[in-house]
Amino acid sequence: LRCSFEECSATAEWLLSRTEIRPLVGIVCGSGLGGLAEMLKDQMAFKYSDIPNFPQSTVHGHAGRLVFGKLKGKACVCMQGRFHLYEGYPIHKVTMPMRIFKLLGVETVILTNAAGGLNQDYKVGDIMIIKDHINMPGFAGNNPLAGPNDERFGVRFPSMSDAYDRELLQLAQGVGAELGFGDFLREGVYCVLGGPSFETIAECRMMNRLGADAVGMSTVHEVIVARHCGMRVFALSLITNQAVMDYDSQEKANHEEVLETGQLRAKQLERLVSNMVTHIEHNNNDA
Ligand SMILES: O=P(O)(O)O[C@H]1O[C@H](CO)[C@@H](O)[C@H]1O
Ligand SMILES: Nc1nc2[nH]cnc2c(=O)[nH]1
Repeated sequence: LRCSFEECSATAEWLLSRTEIRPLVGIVCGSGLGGLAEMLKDQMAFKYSDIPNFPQSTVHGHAGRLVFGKLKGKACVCMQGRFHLYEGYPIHKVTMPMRIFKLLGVETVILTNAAGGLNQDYKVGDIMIIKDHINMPGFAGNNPLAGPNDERFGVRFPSMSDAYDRELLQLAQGVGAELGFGDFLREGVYCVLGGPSFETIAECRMMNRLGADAVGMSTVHEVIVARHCGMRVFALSLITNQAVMDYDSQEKANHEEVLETGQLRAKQLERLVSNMVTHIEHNNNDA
């Protein structure tokens, strides 16, 4: 029941029997960043509502389509819309698509999200390469791997000190520098909260002191499940707003601003990801 191997396999087989594309790269589009999926050539798209066992997108800015296609010649699958804890899904359902990715043959996962900037040096529009995370819901026992472990996916106690692939991080820095993105490309720690309420001033100050550079409501759960089943992970946050850290500030976080900033930087984010994809090496290079 808990997104079992059999259930995920049935979904993966359903998809594989309907497309000839055999993706090695899986991409997850964050809030307002679904334009990445539009870049795929020779597209074959499935609405989430048509895919067996798949959850539905309920958030504005998340289209709810799984798109297969070629990005600069490389076979990819792209989630145009992801699932969040605050939508009311059980945590293992939020991360189920990572297991589907694995069973489709994906080796590398690239995740994007919209996040609030906690680091005082960050500006709205900065792109932060995620080098590490703080899993706040995890501290309270809310981990997508809780429950019986199926060894066909991975081990009971996966390490997370190597969650974010160092080589991919270097690659992103190189590609970013080549594109002239140096001024707004950062590297930092992403902290996940459950949402959907945005954080208080005291919460932002606390997270900042604990070493977080950006805050959001996604990605970390997907990263944990992707690493558990042995995929390489790379993740990016677009800093869509500055977290409010000051009692004198009149600013208030809101989803409209998040989507607007997404539009502002979408093209550059897409170029960064697509140029990276052309450079990624895979074990299975036939596809
Ligand atoms: O993380 P993504 O899906 O980009 O979305 C982020 O933006 C939404 C809030 O505006 C939240 O869902 C937060 O997690
Ligand atoms: N939790 C949280 N998620 C976000 N997503 C985009 N901006 C924010 C933010 O400020 N806080």
